[in-house]
Amino acid sequence: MGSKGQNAWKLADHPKLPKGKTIAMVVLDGWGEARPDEYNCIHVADTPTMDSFKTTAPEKWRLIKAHGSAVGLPSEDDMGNSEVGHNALGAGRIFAQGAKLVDSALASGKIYGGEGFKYIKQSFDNGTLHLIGLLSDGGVHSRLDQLQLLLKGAAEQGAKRIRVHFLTDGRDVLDGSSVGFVETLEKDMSNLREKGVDAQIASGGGRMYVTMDRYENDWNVVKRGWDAQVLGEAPYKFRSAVEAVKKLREEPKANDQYLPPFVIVDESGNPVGPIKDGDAVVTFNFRADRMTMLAKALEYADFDKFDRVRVPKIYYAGMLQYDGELKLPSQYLVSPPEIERTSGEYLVHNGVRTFACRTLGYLRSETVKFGHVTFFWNGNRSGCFNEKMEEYVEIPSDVGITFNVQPKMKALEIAEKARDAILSGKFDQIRVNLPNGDMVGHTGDIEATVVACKVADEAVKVLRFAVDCGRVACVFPRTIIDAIEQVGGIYVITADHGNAEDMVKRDKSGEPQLDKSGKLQILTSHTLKPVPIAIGGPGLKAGTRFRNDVPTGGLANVAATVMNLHGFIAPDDYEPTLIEVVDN
Ligand SMILES: O=C(O)[C@@H](CO)OP(=O)(O)O
Ligand SMILES: [Mn+2]
Ligand SMILES: [Mn+2]
Repeated sequence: MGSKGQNAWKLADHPKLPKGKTIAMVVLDGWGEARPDEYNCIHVADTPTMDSFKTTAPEKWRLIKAHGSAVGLPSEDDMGNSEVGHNALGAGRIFAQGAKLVDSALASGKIYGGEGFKYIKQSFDNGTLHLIGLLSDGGVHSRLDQLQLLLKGAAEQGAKRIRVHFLTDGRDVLDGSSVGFVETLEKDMSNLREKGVDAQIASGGGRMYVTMDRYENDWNVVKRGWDAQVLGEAPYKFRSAVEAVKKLREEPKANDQYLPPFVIVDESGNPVGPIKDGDAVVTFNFRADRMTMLAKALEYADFDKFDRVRVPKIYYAGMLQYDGELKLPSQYLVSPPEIERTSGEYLVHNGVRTFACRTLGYLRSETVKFGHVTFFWNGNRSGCFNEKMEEYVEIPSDVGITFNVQPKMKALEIAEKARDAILSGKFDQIRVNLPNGDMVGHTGDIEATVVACKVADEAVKVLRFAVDCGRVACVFPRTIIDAIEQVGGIYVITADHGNAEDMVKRDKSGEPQLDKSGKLQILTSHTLKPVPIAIGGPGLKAGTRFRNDVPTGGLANVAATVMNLHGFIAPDDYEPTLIEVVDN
């Protein structure tokens, strides 16, 4: 596209909608629509703002799909997630996502003929193949069946010594399910051993405490993993991985997400699988955000985020390339989806013309979600398209806590920064992600999630507060919509996938499911539910409303919608807009 020059980026004018409106694009993370019962935290919480969209302007509120094929996932049983959700929101089209691409590369066997596999194969004669990743069938970051196929395939391709370093999940799947997954993996290892492959589990730990941090929030998480996986050092040592997970889960408050790191040792107490010179490493997650930090530690010669102590010379490949801009990692088994010509890039190109010298796109969230509205939004691309046009600002998240103890997170700080950006007049699009419903929903703490939903709603809402500034009481706009009202702008409020609207596992008829001991099964994961989208604000031209001829609309339809609201028609291959303008 770039080679075709500037004209190729030019968007046609919308026949009815004007340019120059300030647009607040708000993504409520993990905010779906589900039946209103006591396990629906959004329903239980006081959420007057989000409720009012639905009740007061039904023609400007609707539901859109956020899971399965609507976001490029292999099946309708695949829940949505932030990566695929924000990809679709930003790209305006549905791309076959990592999960699907890995499925087909494994099914066709093409994965074994690719450059990445040839690269790691160099270790097979004299070295060990290490596989590091999330062990579950959640399908958000990785899938157990893909790991199983890869193990089998690698052995058939000549790998003689294999070590698996796993992270337990409990976030995309039920807490406690780790034991079953580790038992399955143990069985696979033993099958491989019967075939003459020296295969063992070498280390483990909970995904949120070991390895799978993101957006450089807390490097200690990656270091704990490095120590166990590479150096073979961890506070806990076990002879078997099943025993490790069972034992560590006995600790009060222990859960799969936060298990401490451990290594598996042999009869003399030596770790069975530290990573050494000449070995190969594959990080088998297909999703990028929580593997990028480890990828940097494994690949970068001048890495300085923590002391690696020993840096083995390895053949490293990612399941996918995690960052197209950084080309990280340089070797990978499956090519990632090529998410190009995203709406952000189009808007930057068109903004030069219309709003020269102005800044387009002010994007923010706190660290744990920062990359969602930048990296994922822009098609898994780090950095801006045009530094003069975009400003990406980040509020540091609290580190080292689970968010049920701090359900407010930084929502109000995010909202206030967004407000300031709106009022500054320097930006045309202000994009924010409010993480509360999702991050607190993942803790499985229902009470805290109710608070989280209330706070997210507050961060959006019109709330004026008066300050006595001398003789007159000044009224300052407090939050996002209030600021939009003040500047005559437009708001688009939506979500990337469900989470907080359903906190229990349900049977086919939708009733909460109990486990064998009669206990409610808490759902920490995302859901298959649709999400709301609402548009409004004084800048929205009269007669603008949702069309009713796009009943199957999903997140990918939002980009064309927002382009319209900026006064443009989306490119032909974008999913259709959700809105129409009717003459009154
Ligand atoms: O925390 C994460 O990594 C995922 C769940 O695995 O959530 P989200 O897609 O909302 O980022
Ligand atoms: Mn999300
Ligand atoms: Mn989530």
